[in-house]
Amino acid sequence: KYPTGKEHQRASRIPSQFSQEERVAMKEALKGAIQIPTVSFRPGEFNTTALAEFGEYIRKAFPTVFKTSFIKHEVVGEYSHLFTVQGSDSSLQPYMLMAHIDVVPALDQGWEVPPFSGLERDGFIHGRGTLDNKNSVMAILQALELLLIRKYIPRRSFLIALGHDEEVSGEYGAQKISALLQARGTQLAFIVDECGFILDGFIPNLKKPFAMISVSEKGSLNLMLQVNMTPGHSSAPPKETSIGILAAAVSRLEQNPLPNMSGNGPLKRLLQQLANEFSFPTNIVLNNLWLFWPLVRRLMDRNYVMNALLRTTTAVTMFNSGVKVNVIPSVAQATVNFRIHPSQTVQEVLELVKNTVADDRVQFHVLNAHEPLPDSPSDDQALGYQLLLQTLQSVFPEINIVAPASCIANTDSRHYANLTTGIYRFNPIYVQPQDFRSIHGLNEKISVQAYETQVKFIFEFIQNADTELEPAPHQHEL
Ligand SMILES: CCCCCCCCCCCCCCCCCC(=O)N[C@@H](Cc1ccccc1)C(=O)O
Ligand SMILES: [Zn+2]
Ligand SMILES: [Zn+2]
Repeated sequence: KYPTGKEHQRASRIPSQFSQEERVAMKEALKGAIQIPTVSFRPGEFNTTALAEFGEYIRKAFPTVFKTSFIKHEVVGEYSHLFTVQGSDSSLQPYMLMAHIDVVPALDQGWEVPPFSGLERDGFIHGRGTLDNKNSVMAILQALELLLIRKYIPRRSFLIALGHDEEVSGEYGAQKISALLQARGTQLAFIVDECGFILDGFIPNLKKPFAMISVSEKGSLNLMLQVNMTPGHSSAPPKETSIGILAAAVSRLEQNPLPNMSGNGPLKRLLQQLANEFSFPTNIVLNNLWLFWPLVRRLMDRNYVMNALLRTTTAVTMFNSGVKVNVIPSVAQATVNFRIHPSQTVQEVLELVKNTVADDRVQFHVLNAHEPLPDSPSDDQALGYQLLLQTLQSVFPEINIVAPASCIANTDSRHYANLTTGIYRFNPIYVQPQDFRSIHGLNEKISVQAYETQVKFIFEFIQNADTELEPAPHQHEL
């Protein structure tokens, strides 16, 4: 029989302490996961052998999860996994933890150790997926396994959704899981996914790390620009070619970024909050943003990560034209990927872009687009946000600044927007700028200690979700 009531839950709180044997087993399990090259290439095109192997792997690594009677496991879209952990109190709305199994490709060149070796060196586990996002896949299942071994019975039901094609838009994984849950009429209290970290060293001269929880996510517009001209012999070229016209259009887009939308947004509030953490003269500048805001905005524009938080970004990602050295090409095409700031819409961006290009010879074709995700609540009543604050406070007592922000990329969680209004994107890991560059880049790695702490965080979080919320007094909510 299930225990019920908060008194019981408090009494049965399980400390997040793991034996030496468990700690070795958990890092070895992560290494094994990294060694399976679950690469996504294009929508619908992924390493299916590796994805199938991964499915077998988690069954072996987490036997208790798979044999527990109150946990239902389903494979969705052939390689994605959905776990439903039935809690003892059906009056509590369930929540969902998310992560993705797939990774972006990685060639050996440029890596200190082969990207799919999962080698441990100097206290770090190296490889593709160690930060994005097999760490979360494994940490969620690992925390649950350890809780189950300790006979923990959750009070609030929760789901675990592990997509297999997040890196190529989630069409066959997250979208299918979402459709399944919608068909079942599931409504969720909140979701926790990737795209937020404890940021260390991202703001020049600021020594203090802070947690960034993404409460929204940028929209996206993939726009193909095309110029058609009459083809001909290169020995007598026209004054302008399709390539030249298109190159000029693309250059105008790069030279004229979309407007800075910071206004009185969260980044400005964060800087005001942090003002006294800086030494002179930055402290004076940040304490007087009414005067210095234009200067600060210009400085932030120059930082590529901050720039991405402040505006809709413009990235020319593909450019194709020409077939032969002596043929004037008839067609030139360029694809531009815009990441839309939460206070703009697809339509607004499209109009601004057309005005900037201002050339009737350039045609615009929307390849695909979606609007930014709305802000999830981050007030006192927002259960998911408050649980993250509470868990941060106990696992990272040194962190006393938590900033709600928007995710500059996209995550699988956007496919679940009609199941909940509370989508929080946060991984409890310290990240420095060089770690950030390793995500989709070279030498991605996680320290063994950071991974253990991530497991501990989830272990605590699941238990916090079963207890009455307590306020987190020493944290500044921005
Ligand atoms: C005040 C200082 C601020 C410093 C800000 C630092 C920001 C750090 C945020 C960390 C972001 C980490 C990103 C992880 C999630 C990336 C997910 C991703 O790459 N998704 C793909 C999904 C996709 C979508 C559509 C087609 C294909 C793939 C993406 O491209 O967005
Ligand atoms: Zn990811
Ligand atoms: Zn990624």
